[in-house]
Amino acid sequence: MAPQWVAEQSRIIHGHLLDWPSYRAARTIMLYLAMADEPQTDAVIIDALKADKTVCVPVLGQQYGIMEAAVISGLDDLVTGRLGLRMPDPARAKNIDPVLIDLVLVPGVAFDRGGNRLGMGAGYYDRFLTRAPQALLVGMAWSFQVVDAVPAATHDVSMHYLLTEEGIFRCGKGKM
Ligand SMILES: Nc1nc2c(c(=O)[nH]1)N(C=O)[C@@H](CNc1ccc(C(=O)N[C@@H](CCC(=O)O)C(=O)O)cc1)CN2
Ligand SMILES: Nc1ncnc2c1ncn2[C@@H]1O[C@H](COP(=O)(O)OP(=O)(O)OP(=O)(O)O)[C@@H](O)[C@H]1O
Repeated sequence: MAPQWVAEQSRIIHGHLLDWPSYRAARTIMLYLAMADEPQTDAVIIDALKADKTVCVPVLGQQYGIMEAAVISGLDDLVTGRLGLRMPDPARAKNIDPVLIDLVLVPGVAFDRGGNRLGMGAGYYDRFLTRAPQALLVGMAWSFQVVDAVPAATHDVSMHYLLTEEGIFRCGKGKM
């Protein structure tokens, strides 16, 4: 993916988010620390902190497939971890109870219009999101990652909304 395309389209996605009342109302949000080809989130993090939201990001646990959410106060709190993924500096990270999170921006390989998500295959988000039953779940991806159907199993947690450069789309069985 051309870095310039990624940067431009990520700005468009950020704009959709800022226009969205559900996002503006969310006080505690969780988002991912993007890899190069994913919609970027650094500007969202900086803006959300300025807007006095509590911002948390994934911390992969020792145990494969288990993750926690840690509150960060800025991009300076991050260090590079496994797979080149950034993560909060363990010395500064403070985990938060997932039940306190209002809205989660969820990365994925593909999503379908019903909200089913195909991830990277470790089950991190499925396990984590069952602990955040109150949160508004927003799959965040490029529009070409949204397809008619992805395979879903009973453990898969589905999204309420999809957010792409084309806008915000409400999935079938979504929350308001
Ligand atoms: N930016 C971003 N962060 C994210 C995700 C994501 O999709 N995007 N995740 C979405 O779930 C979680 C991380 N998901 C992962 C899923 C699989 C493996 C994994 O299979 N690792 C193997 C192989 C590594 C390799 O290819 O070298 C391993 O650790 O042995 C690691 C992380 C949480 N953070
Ligand atoms: N809540 C859960 N409890 C127990 N096992 C689970 C749970 N969620 C997922 N798993 C297991 O984790 C494995 C990976 O799940 P899946 O393929 O759905 O991951 P994914 O959503 O693609 O991954 P990721 O969230 O890391 O991107 C599967 O073997 C699945 O059975």
